Amino acid sequence: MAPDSAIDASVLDRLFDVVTSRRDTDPAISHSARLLSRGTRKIAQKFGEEAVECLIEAVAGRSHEMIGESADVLYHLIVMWVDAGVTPAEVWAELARREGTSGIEEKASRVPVKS
Ligand SMILES: N=c1c2ncn([C@@H]3O[C@H](COP(=O)(O)OP(=O)(O)OP(=O)(O)O)[C@@H](O)[C@H]3O)c2ncn1[C@@H]1O[C@H](COP(=O)(O)O)[C@@H](O)[C@H]1O
Repeated sequence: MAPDSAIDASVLDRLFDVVTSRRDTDPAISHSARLLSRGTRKIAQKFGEEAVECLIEAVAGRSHEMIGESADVLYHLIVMWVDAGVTPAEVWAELARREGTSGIEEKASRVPVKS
């Protein structure tokens, strides 16, 4: 377990590095290696299952249970990033780009798609 000072969003960067390092690890000794060896569809399926488990807790109003489920969602999202070649820095940059723009404004500025 990391010391308190290291418990913040940077844990996601560290987790990404660990999962990336598991690409060449024996699937018998690493859950990440096992998932990565099973391919994109399985990885996406696991992410979807974890997301559904998380939303079930949200809808039921079980906020404490949502903590563990949220950690599962983030872990499986990171495995999906590693599989897809997406880096946390790219996602952080996209979030930073959106900072200060209201979602309502952004939606209103979209060019309507012709049907
Ligand atoms: N954060 C996690 C994490 N969250 C959940 N899990 C594992 O995800 C698995 C989910 O179990 P499920 O039964 O839902 O999934 P499954 O075994 O794939 O089963 P099927 O769907 O195939 O039937 C469990 O084995 C959990 O332990 C995680 N495994 C690893 N990590 C992190 O990843 C690091 C590297 O782990 P390894 O790759 O295992 O070395 C660890 O140090 C942790 O920091």
